[in-house]
Amino acid sequence: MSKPLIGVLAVQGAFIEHEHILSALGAEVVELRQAADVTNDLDGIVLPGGESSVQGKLVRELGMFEPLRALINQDVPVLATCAGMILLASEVTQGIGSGANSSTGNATDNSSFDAEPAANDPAAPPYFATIPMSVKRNAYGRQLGSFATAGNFGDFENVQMTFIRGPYVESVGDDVQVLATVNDNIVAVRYKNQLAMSFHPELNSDTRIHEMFLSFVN
Ligand SMILES: NC(=O)CC[C@H](N)C(=O)O
Repeated sequence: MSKPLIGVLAVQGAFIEHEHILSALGAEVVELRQAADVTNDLDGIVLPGGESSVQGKLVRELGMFEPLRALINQDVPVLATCAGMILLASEVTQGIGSGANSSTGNATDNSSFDAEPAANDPAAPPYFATIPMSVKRNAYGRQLGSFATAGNFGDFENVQMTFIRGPYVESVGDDVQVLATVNDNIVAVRYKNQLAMSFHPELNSDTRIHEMFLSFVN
């Protein structure tokens, strides 16, 4: 079988780390930077972490929004991490530390992982809205937003989970499978062809989640 071709959205955020893991696992990787990169040849799509409102805006401006949504709706497998999970949610709410009145915090400089969508911005959430779920951005606040833990992810035990100003899932619709929770909050789901999580599996050496994603790819 030829190598699966995985398109990694590469407009902003932590995309390189996904590319390294997928290449090491035997996939061919193409960076999605413009509309022409989004083709029917893609066997899978990765939506990386970063800043969801910047990504959402760029994806529209670069003409990738409709073709990407079409592929997702055609059941092309998707791996979405953190900001990527926000892009897939049918509803997005703002958590602690979001918004004009929020505290700015100073614990870490994770500015590329956090910004506020402008009111009435046509690029504001929801974005692809291909998973029926409500996701809360910056759900852990700015000061406590970055932490690491370990837990179960579906059948996988002891999965390292690195959170960087991550969201969590407040509620899920029918047929959305919950794969992981941390402190009773949902942090990973599967819905049909889409795997989405609040944390960053690409920042740890454990490749089980990427292997699971590749197992969805024909
Ligand atoms: N690590 C991340 O991807 C952070 C997500 C970011 N805080 C957002 O709301 O888009």
